[in-house]
Amino acid sequence: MAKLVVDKLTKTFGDFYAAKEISFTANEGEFVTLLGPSGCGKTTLLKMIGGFHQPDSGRIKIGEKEVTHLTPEKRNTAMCFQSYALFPHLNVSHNICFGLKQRKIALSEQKKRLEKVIQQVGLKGQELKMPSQLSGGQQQRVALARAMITQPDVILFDEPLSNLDAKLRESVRYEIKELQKQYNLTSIYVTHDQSEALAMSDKIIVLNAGSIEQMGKPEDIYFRPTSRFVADFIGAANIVKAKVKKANSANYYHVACELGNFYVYSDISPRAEEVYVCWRPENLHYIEDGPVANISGMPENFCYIDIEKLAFMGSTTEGFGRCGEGLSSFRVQFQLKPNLSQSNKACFRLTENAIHFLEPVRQGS
Ligand SMILES: Nc1ncnc2c1ncn2[C@@H]1O[C@H](COP(=O)(O)OP(=O)(O)OP(=O)(O)O)[C@@H](O)[C@H]1O
Repeated sequence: MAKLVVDKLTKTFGDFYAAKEISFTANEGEFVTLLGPSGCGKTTLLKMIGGFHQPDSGRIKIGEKEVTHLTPEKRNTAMCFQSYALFPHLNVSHNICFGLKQRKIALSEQKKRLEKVIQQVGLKGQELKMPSQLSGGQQQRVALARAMITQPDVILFDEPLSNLDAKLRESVRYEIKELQKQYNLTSIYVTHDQSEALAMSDKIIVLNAGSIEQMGKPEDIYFRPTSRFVADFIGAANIVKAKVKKANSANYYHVACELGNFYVYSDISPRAEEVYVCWRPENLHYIEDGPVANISGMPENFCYIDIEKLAFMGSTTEGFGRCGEGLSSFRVQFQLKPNLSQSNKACFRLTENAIHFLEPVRQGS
C-alpha cells in the first residue's frame, strides 16, 4: 500500500518551475531516491513533502491523510540533513531526544525509545559524547537516530552522505540501507550521486529541470534508459543517431548508425524510424583475433574502432576511439589491457540486446 502519494506537485519561484506536475508513490518500507544534477529540483520536492515549502498546486498524502498544507510539525515526517544539523552544545542522547522533548513525550517513554534506537544504530557507549567528539559517520548515525526515534511515517534524507569522504561514504551507505531494510523505514532520499542511488534504492526517480525524466528500479534505469539525458547521467554511455527498421523476427530490428549495422533485440519498440540509440561501453566485447563465425547464423554485430586513448583503471582498461564517416568518438572498455602495439584498430562485437532506443531525432537536430 502507498505510504506516500505525491500527485501533480508544482512549485514555481517567480516564473521558474522548480517542480512541474511531479507524481509518484512510495510504498511502506520502500526506499525511493530522487536523483538528478544540481538545480533539477530534488531538494525543493523533498521540502514540499516535509512541509518546508508550500506547493503552488498538487497534493501530498501520507498514509490516509492529506498533508499538503500542513506545517512540518503536523505531518509525521523526519528529515536527515547533509550537515547532520546536530546541536553542538547537546550530547548524543539529548540530540537524539530533541524532537521528543519538543513534542512533550513523557520522560519514561523518551528513555525507553532512546535505549532502543541507540542499540539500533550502534551508538551504545557514545551517549554522553558531544558531537565534536564523534566521527563524521557517527554524527550521521546520531542524525538518523534522531529521525528514527520520532517513529515517522516517512524519513526524508537530503544528501546525507555528501560530507563524508569517499571510503566512509560507502560504508555508511550500507549501514543506512541495512537499517532502512531491517526496520522497514519508508524513505525518500535525495542525491546527485548515481552510484549511491543504484546501490541503495528500490525505486529511482530521475529529475531533469523540475520534471520526471524516468522512474523505475535501478536495473531499469541503468540497463533500459529511455532518454539521452538518463543514459548520459547514469553511468557511461555511447549515444548516436540511428536509422531503425523492423526485422522479420518479433522484437528484432536492423539498426544503422555510425558504428556500423547491427541486428538488435528489444522488447521496447523504437518511437520513430530515426531515433537516438545508446549502449554501455562494457557491452562492446573486444575480439582480439577479429570477427569469428556466428553460430546462430544471425548477422554478425562486429565493428572496428580506431583506439586513440587508453586509461588503466585497475579492474578494467577504458578507452576512446573513433569510427564512422564523421569519425565520432566512442567509449570502450577492456577486461584486460589490449595488445594494440601493431595497429590501433580494435575489433568489437556488440551483443544483440545491448542497444537501447531513446527519443526520436528531431528534424534539423
Ligand atoms: N527559495 C528559492 N528562491 C528562488 N529559487 C529557488 C529557491 N529555492 C530553489 N530555487 C531554484 O530552484 C531550482 C531547484 O533547486 P533545488 O535546490 O531544488 O535543486 P537541487 O536539485 O536540490 O540542487 P542541488 O543538488 O544543487 O542541491 C534551482 O534552480 C534553484 O536555484
